Amino acid sequence: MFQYDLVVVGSGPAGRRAAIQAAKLEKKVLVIEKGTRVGGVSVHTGTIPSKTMRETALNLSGWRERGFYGRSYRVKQEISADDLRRRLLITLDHEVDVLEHQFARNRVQQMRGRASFVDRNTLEIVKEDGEQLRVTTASVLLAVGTRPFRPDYIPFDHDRIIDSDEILEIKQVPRSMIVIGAGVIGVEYATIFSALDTNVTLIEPRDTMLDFIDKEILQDFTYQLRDRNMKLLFGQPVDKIEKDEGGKCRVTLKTGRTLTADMVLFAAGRMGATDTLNLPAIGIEPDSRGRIKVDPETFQTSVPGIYAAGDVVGFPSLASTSMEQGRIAARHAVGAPANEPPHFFPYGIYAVPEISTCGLTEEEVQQRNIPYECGIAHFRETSRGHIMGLDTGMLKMIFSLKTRRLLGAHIVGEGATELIHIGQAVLNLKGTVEYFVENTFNYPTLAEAYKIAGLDAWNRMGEAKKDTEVVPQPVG
Ligand SMILES: Cc1cc2nc3c(=O)[nH]c(=O)nc-3n(C[C@H](O)[C@H](O)[C@H](O)COP(=O)(O)OP(=O)(O)OC[C@H]3O[C@@H](n4cnc5c(N)ncnc54)[C@H](O)[C@@H]3O)c2cc1C
Ligand SMILES: NC(=O)c1ccc[n+]([C@@H]2O[C@H](COP(=O)([O-])OP(=O)(O)OC[C@H]3O[C@@H](n4cnc5c(N)ncnc54)[C@H](O)[C@@H]3O)[C@@H](O)[C@H]2O)c1
Repeated sequence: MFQYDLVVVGSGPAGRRAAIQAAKLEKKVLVIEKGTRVGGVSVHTGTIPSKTMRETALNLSGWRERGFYGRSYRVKQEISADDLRRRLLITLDHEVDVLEHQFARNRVQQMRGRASFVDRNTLEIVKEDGEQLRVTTASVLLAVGTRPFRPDYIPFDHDRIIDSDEILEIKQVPRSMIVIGAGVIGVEYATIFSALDTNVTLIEPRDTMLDFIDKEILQDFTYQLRDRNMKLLFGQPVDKIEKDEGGKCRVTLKTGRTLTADMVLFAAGRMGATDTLNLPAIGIEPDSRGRIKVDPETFQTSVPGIYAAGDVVGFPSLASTSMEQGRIAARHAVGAPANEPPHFFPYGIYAVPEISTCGLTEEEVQQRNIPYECGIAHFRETSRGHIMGLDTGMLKMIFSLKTRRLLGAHIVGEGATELIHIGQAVLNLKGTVEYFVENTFNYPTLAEAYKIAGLDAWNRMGEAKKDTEVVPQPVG
């Protein structure tokens, strides 16, 4: 007889959703967390802090009002690192409080310490004071997440040459910054600091960035970044990083070019936090980035009863998808199988401006040889856009010419990460261009862009033929 039905290692989005799901099914659940507070990367160093910092930067800089009042408009003239942190601490306290309460009312037990395997059903926990104890369990969910990739050739100093965890503790908002790695993290922070008037250079070894984004949306985004003087250097691997006598950071590229800045943010991906789990004891071997392979339907590893979910299993590495993975894994672990999640999930990049996407890009539609039509709307065509003073922002939808179904929705601009859910719903419910043409949208809203883009496509697609028309169903 084991002490627990399920032990969850890690209290990030995957771990907490899994623990609560198993507890709701009346299973005995323990969550082991090595951090000082529950919540994982998502709450303490990743999603919530970066989005809170973004919100603070946009509010204090007056960014959203500049369309009306000009580029020199500021709400607060001197924005300090403390200004950025103040809102963060309050937000984090609320998040942790909600989580603790959820665990308590669902009778999820918690233990603070670092867990590792003794065998398939036994975990050893080392507490902060060195005390060790063991627990036994029928199943284990590894929801240990990731940490920043920190190669030896980068001279991190916790002050001016930093990773994406350390950026939350900077002492001053730098006047100039070099961001290395144009992945989602690099792009988000580069554009947030640019909105704070930091002179930002973004360096990427590959010739492109954010390859999963529709090219037309990415071009619009890139244009906006260059228009506000951000420097984007693609195809430029870094050779070395040093600090000069004055404390400035000097980055030498493989091309020989040298750049200097007050601060360097190294954001070149993340590593699965699997090195201290003693995985060899149960016969699991992670890949070179510390990730664990699982069955994509159940999230069970190659070892029966051992599950992994969230960032530690790799793509898409989102808080949103991690939660669903955790829930599915927990249900399977306790013998209550779950339905497969819907095919299309949204991806939100909280850069300034935001990008959000769901479904196929135009490039993917072309690769699949699907005959298609696109509809485009610019936010400046909507009355809400006029009221908000928006001169940028666009929505693009792609429809199949054969079935008239929506294949993809892509947005760059204010509110993109909220607006995308209309497109997501239509996609997953297999809706057609007629949905946008025939339905009434609140006015004045940015959501009206869906109507405009729908009509734009429909005008070129023409009327639906009889056999492709969707027959309306009675309600109820
Ligand atoms: C800067 C940044 C911004 C992001 N922004 C977004 C966003 O806007 N939207 C979005 O959807 N996603 C975002 N993400 C991704 C999101 O944070 C992750 O997808 C999510 O946190 C993954 O959840 P998880 O449950 O896998 O684990 P994590 O949140 O990584 O948590 C893992 C937990 O496990 C604990 N742990 C690890 N090893 C052990 C051990 N041996 N014993 C005990 N405990 C252990 C850790 O202390 C940690 O608390 C962002 C990430 C970063 C870094
Ligand atoms: N809004 C969101 O949903 C959000 C926000 C932030 C992070 N995340 C998640 O966090 C994960 C990690 O993000 P990330 O941006 O760190 O990783 P990433 O893997 O997405 O991007 C890393 C970038 O760094 C580059 N790179 C790799 N090695 C390099 C090197 N040695 N030197 C210089 N550049 C190098 C890569 O070419 C790539 O462009 C992502 O998978 C993402 O899903 C999501």
